[in-house]
Amino acid sequence: MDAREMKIKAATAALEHVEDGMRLGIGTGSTAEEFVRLLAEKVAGGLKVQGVPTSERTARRCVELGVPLKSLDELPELDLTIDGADEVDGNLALIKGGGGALLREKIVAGASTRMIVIADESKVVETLGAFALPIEINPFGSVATRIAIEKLASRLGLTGELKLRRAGEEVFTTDGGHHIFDASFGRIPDAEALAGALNSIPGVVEHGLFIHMASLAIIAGPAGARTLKANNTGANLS
Ligand SMILES: O=C(CO)[C@H](O)[C@H](O)COP(=O)(O)O
Repeated sequence: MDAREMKIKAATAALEHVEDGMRLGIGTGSTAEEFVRLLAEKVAGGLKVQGVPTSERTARRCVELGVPLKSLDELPELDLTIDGADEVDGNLALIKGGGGALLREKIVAGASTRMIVIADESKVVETLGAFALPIEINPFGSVATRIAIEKLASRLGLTGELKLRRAGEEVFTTDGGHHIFDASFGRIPDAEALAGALNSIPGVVEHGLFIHMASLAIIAGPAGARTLKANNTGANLS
């Protein structure tokens, strides 16, 4: 099974959690896009859902494929969000934001009763941090914000490069008009402490640590899909 087939496998399994009439948060990224494609087929077949997209990119894809959308202001309480991740650990703590949509992803997931993560085996780690942590910042005072992050990380025993994300020649700008530092801290032994500390820096808009947000991960590998629940419990799906 190649990488795309694994994404499709995870997205297909996630679709089984979608019920008629649901208010759905719809994630961002290549795995989430497979989910959107499959969801659109179900919608064409009569399934009634209302989706809230986590990015302009996902919104465009949903419109192209005919998935009905609402804004989060129109639909502020959601039943389920389905989204990808850059890393997943055994307690379902996540690193997200590789696609630059972490702020809206976190707001939408936070407005949802449940969040299901869809990913392939390569995203499962024992300790978060091999993937550089996206930190969304306000462009105003970004040098001061960088220094504050570095000082704070060092107090937590973390060091590493903070790379300002670029899109070709330009600085990458999020849907909310912010910039992103990708922080290569390496292994993050206490993600909860780092998350809380980053939230205390005024120039930090949001960070890609999603802790206690996902209730289930559907992980696809060459042999099929399995579920992962907090504390390493789960089951093989096929
Ligand atoms: O957090 C995200 C976007 O901000 C994505 O969910 C994450 O980057 C995974 O993407 P992909 O499914 O393409 O590997």
